[in-house]
Amino acid sequence: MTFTVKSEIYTFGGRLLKLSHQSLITNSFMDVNVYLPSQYFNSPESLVKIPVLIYLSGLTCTPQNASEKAGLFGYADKYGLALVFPDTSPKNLPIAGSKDSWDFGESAGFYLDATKEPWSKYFQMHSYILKEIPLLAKQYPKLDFTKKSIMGHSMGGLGALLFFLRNNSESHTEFQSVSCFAPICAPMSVPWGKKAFGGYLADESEWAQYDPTQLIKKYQGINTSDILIHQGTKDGFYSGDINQLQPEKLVEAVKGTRYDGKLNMNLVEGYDHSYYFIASFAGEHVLHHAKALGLV
Ligand SMILES: N[C@@H](CCC(=O)N[C@@H](CS)C(=O)NCC(=O)O)C(=O)O
Repeated sequence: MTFTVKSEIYTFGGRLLKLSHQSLITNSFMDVNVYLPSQYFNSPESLVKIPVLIYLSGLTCTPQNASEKAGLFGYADKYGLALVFPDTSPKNLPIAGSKDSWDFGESAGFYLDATKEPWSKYFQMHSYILKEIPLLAKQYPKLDFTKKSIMGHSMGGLGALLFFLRNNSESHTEFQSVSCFAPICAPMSVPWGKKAFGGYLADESEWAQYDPTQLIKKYQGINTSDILIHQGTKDGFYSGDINQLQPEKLVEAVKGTRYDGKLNMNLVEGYDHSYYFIASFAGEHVLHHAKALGLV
């Protein structure tokens, strides 16, 4: 698989590569941004392996939102990790109405593998992130996908929890650490999640495998590193008319599980849902992952 370089931008000592490629899993062209820290370029060829931190974005996003506004690059360069920003769904699809809604369809892939037509042909974001994103290492051989962590915002925070809880349970070694900004913690109980799961999944029995409050109760992974979450109290999707995020449900679900006492849930007074909030805690989150990846 070839990742075509659309642009290469020098920033914070490293370089941001804006890439696109033909995905065999989502049957479409996908954009993905990759930040390679200065260590990628400065260290001798044979000696360096750069761990990877995947950042999953929220509803309406492309790889550009976090690249432009999350404020992660300086920290990635400080600790020597690469950042990967996948897109939030396949785009420009031959599906009628796929762009009509901001919380369903294009830019709202929910990091699941759809089983309902017409979405199932393209909306395979779970498999895409797990199987195709690591192929970046074929083109950028210093990237070490055996040492990887995951973080995300809102729908992407849900995604980060899913990858960590589901895949560590299955294989024990997939992701070293996880962190989230304002994640959708209990999708089965909120309008965003019900709309997405009902639209993409053929059978309601499939929903629980994509709900962190369900997954954490049966987590089997050997890795029980702390889950770091920040949630702003003035986030309109949390404190507005509808609580789409439900961090309390995750706090409740963790009780009595192997994650009891290891959910580092921080409610931060006054912060909203925006990238001003994310950038404020970006350093804390990258440090969390740098420690788990053995860089600090
Ligand atoms: N409905 C609004 C809000 C959606 C929203 O807040 N999306 C969050 C993720 S859930 C986001 O990251 N938006 C892009 C940005 O702030 O750059 C919109 O149309 O943009």
